[in-house]
Amino acid sequence: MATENKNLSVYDKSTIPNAKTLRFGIVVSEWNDTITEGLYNGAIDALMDCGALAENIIRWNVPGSFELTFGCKKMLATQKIDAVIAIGSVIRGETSHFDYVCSGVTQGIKDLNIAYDVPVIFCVLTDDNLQQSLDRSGGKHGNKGTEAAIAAIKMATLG
Ligand SMILES: Nc1c(NC[C@H](O)[C@H](O)[C@H](O)CO)[nH]c(=O)[nH]c1=O
Ligand SMILES: CC(=O)[C@@H](O)COP(=O)(O)O
Repeated sequence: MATENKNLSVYDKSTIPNAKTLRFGIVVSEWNDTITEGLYNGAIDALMDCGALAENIIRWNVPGSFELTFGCKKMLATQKIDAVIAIGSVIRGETSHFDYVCSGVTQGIKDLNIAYDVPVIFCVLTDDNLQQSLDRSGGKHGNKGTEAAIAAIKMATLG
């Protein structure tokens, strides 16, 4: 089902474990910060709606989505956390750089999920234009940050 047929912000709280004992890391790309701040707000709101405590959420910023892998790796290596959310917004430009950034961050985050025993949630928008990004960071399709927060709680309590 494509995003256009679902709202990314919809979740059934009764099906989500309480997050009050969980610690979260959030690594946020500064590129397209209007979008990434919207994603971050969606994630924070959902985490706290599900019981997470502000003092148990650590935020680090990185320059761009390509640096999300290193930022999450360093957070995993130095912080006691139950899940990490990687937040980025990649918007297609004139060249093929979009493809390399998207594939690099995708593979990097996938590799972290293999190398570490703490889930890293992929909250990276990879859009053809700004409107698609706006629609998915608190617009008509909801907020992928909300979706990522719910995924983080579910994965942190898996098993
Ligand atoms: N064009 C976008 C970028 N590009 C920057 C890279 O992510 C990286 O920071 C740079 O290549 C230095 O290593 N990043 C985004 O997050 N979004 C874009 O649209
Ligand atoms: C995703 C990118 O790196 C892209 O926004 C850069 O734009 P351009 O391909 O026009 O250099």
